[in-house]
Amino acid sequence: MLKYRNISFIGAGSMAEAMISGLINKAGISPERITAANHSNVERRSELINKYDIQAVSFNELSLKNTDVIILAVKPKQAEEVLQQLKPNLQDHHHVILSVLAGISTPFIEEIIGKHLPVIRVMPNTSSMIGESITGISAGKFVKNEDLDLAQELSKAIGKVKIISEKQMDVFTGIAGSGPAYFYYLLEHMEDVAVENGLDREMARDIAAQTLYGASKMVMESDDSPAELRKKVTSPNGTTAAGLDALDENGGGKAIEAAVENAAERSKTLRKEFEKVPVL
Ligand SMILES: NC(=O)C1=CN([C@@H]2O[C@H](COP(=O)(O)OP(=O)(O)OC[C@H]3O[C@@H](n4cnc5c(N)ncnc54)[C@H](O)[C@@H]3O)[C@@H](O)[C@H]2O)C=CC1
Ligand SMILES: O=C(O)[C@@H]1CCC=N1
Repeated sequence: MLKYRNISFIGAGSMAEAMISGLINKAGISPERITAANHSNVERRSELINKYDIQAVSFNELSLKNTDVIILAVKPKQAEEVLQQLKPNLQDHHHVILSVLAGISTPFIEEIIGKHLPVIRVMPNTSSMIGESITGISAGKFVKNEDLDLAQELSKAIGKVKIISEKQMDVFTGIAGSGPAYFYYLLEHMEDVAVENGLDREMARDIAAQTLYGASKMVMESDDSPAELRKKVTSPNGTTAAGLDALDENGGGKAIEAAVENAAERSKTLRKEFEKVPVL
């Protein structure tokens, strides 16, 4: 069970913090069981200690003896270096490795560490912070059912979870990993135009965010598809039809598709760029 495992994050940036916050504040994981290790930023470590009461150390100080679950949360370009450094201290039948790194594959990680350790890719998003992530998980070749159960339990602690194949990871990243940014971008624009048209910013933000939240909840709770729900908003010759016409004329639908495709493509490119060790 997750609550009896010691978890070490390698990398202490935005994604590690979002997961730490969700694990402690939403899933009730004891902060004593969580350690975050970063490269050299001492202020960042103090910030995490003060905010969450976890242990935060430099990567060189991190002991893997008392760690059960290792969560890789550095940038994809740091994957190889960090894995090479971890390698001597990794133990079969002890450590489980979860990687949140966009693009980086489980065969690459398995190849570098050279041991039969369970490696699982998890792709959360920053809504983990409030327990509202949707996290994709895909298993490497040495993963047993109990390891997958653990990854699922951890992912459920920070939101919802979908088990996917590794091939689906790129598009999952394009939709869910990067997805919050598209919706923030949409909200930024709605807020700006609302302010230009006479609402104060705080009220505009609240209105736009609640509208997105309500629409999202409708999709999750009703039996209608998004297209059917859209039709129910759209009165003939009404305001919504006018708004949707403008979206179409300005390439709104195509722009959204292009955003997801470009992000998924970038995930593939990251793999090509940073997987220098040849994968068999
Ligand atoms: N930010 C997001 O929304 C999401 C990010 N991810 C993935 O999470 C990973 C981290 O992303 P962010 O947190 O946004 O980046 P970030 O730049 O905020 O954090 C990276 C962390 O890695 C640490 N680091 C760098 N080199 C290190 C080393 N040699 N040893 C130990 N720590 C080292 C840095 O000190 C920093 O704490 C990336 O691989 C990204 O693809 C995945 C899903 C969503
Ligand atoms: O922008 C990125 O590369 C990371 C992965 C998914 C969200 N943030």
